[in-house]
Amino acid sequence: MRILLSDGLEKEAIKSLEEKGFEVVNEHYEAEELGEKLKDFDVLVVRSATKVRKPIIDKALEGGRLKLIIRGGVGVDNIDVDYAQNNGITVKNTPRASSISVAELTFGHIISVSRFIHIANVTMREGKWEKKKYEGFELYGKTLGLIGFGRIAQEVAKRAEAFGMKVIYTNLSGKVVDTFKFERCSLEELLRKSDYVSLHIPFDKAKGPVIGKEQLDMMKNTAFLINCARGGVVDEAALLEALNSNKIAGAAIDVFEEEPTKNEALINHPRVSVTPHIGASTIEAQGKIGMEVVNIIEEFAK
Ligand SMILES: NC(=O)c1ccc[n+]([C@@H]2O[C@H](COP(=O)([O-])OP(=O)(O)OC[C@H]3O[C@@H](n4cnc5c(N)ncnc54)[C@H](O)[C@@H]3O)[C@@H](O)[C@H]2O)c1
Ligand SMILES: O=C(O)CC[C@@H](O)C(=O)O
Repeated sequence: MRILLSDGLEKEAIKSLEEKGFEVVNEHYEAEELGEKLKDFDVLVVRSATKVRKPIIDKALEGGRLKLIIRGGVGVDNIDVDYAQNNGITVKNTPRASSISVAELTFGHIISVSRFIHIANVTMREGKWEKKKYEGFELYGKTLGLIGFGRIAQEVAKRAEAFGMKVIYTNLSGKVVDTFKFERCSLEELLRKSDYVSLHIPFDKAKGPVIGKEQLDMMKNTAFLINCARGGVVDEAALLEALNSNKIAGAAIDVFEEEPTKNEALINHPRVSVTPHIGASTIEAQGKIGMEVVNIIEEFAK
């Protein structure tokens, strides 16, 4: 079997695939070239950078070899999943491997915006000592509202408990664990009550943003919005407007509508903590993703 790693893979996983006799090509191709190249591959492995849209799948189908696409990660919004599957290509992901890493980054951002860590890092390097300006907030006793209560949000909730926060959540499906500990509520109630609102849901292109002007207006003006889920789930223009008009206190963002983002106003905003989509970028998460990818391919090859 020939495997194309379009966005790389952890090196032990590549070694393991090669030792098992698979032919591995570790090369990123731009969209115009990718479909053509895929005519000669049985498996495609991607992270979030490669977009596997219908025209690429159509080209790949002409070769008649591509049978499996693996998303090394959780969100499959960069793949036209239904189209691939309707054309005989299996699509898999590695849903559990990065939950802890994303939860820890979420907490990093929550602490960063509460204590000005992100901006103090910038201003100190500019030679400033703005001690008086950076009077922040304790997390203890504050309410954290989680939008979506799946794998990542539940890890965030455990950490919030240790900080003495009250956790409330809203979730579309009923399948959640430990519900007795935390209060489930409507989105509106969550937005009105929370000091921190953190999103942990997939992006549904058909539904568009879950947080727009109307929802930001419902938030306390002392509240922070954290997005380590997907760019599209928050309307960036509405968020910028809410920040500029002091409708909310601040925001933290790991994921953007367009990546790499060109939204200079948002990323340079002094009350915004930003990272370049690194939720799953830890040694541990990438190691687990790599091993899961190897297992999926081995299983598929049987
Ligand atoms: N920043 C990163 O690098 C990174 C890494 C991994 C995952 N993610 C994102 O995090 C998302 C969540 O991951 P997970 O593993 O926790 O997923 P999950 O499937 O375990 O949980 C998502 C939950 O959200 C619920 N949900 C969906 N839409 C909703 C809505 N509009 N309102 C309320 N609840 C809703 C679902 O019912 C589900 O229970 C992924 O889809 C992905 O987009 C980001
Ligand atoms: O692969 C990445 O770079 C990000 C992964 C993350 O967004 C996911 O959905 O798993």
